[in-house]
Amino acid sequence: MIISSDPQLNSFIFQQEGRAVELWYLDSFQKLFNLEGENRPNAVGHIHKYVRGVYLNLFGVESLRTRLLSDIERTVRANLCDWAGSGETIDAKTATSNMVAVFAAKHLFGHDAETSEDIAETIDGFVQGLLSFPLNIPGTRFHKCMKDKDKLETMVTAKLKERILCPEKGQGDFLDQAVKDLNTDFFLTENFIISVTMGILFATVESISTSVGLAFKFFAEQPWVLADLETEHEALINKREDKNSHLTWDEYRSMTLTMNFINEVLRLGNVFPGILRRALKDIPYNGYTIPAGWTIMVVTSTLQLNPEIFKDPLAFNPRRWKDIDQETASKNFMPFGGGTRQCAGAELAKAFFATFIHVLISEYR
Ligand code: HEM
Repeated sequence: MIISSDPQLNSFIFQQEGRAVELWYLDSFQKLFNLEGENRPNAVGHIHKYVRGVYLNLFGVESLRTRLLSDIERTVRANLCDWAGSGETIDAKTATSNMVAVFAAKHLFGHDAETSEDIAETIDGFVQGLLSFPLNIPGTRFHKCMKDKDKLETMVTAKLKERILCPEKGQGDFLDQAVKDLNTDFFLTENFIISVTMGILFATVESISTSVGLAFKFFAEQPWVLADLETEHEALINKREDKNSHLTWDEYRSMTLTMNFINEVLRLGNVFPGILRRALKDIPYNGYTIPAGWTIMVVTSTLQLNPEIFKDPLAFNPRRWKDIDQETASKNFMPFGGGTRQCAGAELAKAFFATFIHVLISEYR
């Protein structure tokens, strides 16, 4: 395996997607998400274009602005109220994971948490097991993951079949779009749709909960950070005519300190520890050759600890972001990857995180 923490090589690899390299993840992932064969959801070309278009349509800026932001706020508010009322210690990562799982299941396959079975734990079992040693015997985390995966797949399949029979039951979720497109191209099969659904579930739940969980650690270690955020959110609410009105898109876009805070969590968070590719042919680079078939691991998080760009790099300091210009950031801060595979959920992740901070800071101590 080639492990690269070199900015030029990283950018070069990102630009080679579908040409000299292809996306590749561990064998257990390939099997779990059906990432094999010519109609695999991670294929390049028009399959990728289709899938990416669907993600962005569902979770991109326009959707966030027009409908998701208010739903995120509702979800966060209800969950924080439950946490506060539970009278118990809350494990921030697990509790956030459950919150995000229910939100994602609703927008992917119309799962209604109020009237249907509680699936948060099943999703958590599936997601956690993906990051474990793939030993499939009873008693292991991976075995539980496989069982939870089967359970989720059965549930999504039932929803898909129901939606095929009654498309009018749609609620603007991913299945709606998928059913419209079903069989319009060779790869748009029921299995493909189920794999994509499971993939987004994983991407959404694990990443947001890791970041929010880490935020609590930094709050505890650096209380002045909380004070900075409080000033921003207090000012935001004071500007409102109706103090109880909901978070608007303009308010969200005005949260500079919160965005600096989120950047700093992502800078130190190492949420996506390594971006994996496989060399499709021998790749000459700077006098070296990356042999065909080898795995390449692009590690962007090391750049985020470069002391020349980020002074005192291990210190958690959101204030540093006010002095970092856009160009420096784009070259040295890549928590969402780069090139054509750059994270399709980045806007959703940031909006979810910022809304969470907003409700937490302005309503709880
Ligand atoms: C803190 C949060 C997140 C981080 C740090 C993160 C990071 C990343 C990274 C580094 C990649 C590139 C992977 C590669 O090139 O192989 C990626 C891709 C992707 N992410 Fe995220 N992600 C986050 C949240 C989300 C969320 C909430 C979603 C939900 C929709 C999501 C969906 C995706 C998808 C669909 C791709 C593949 C895009 C493509 O192949 O075109 N991510 N993410």
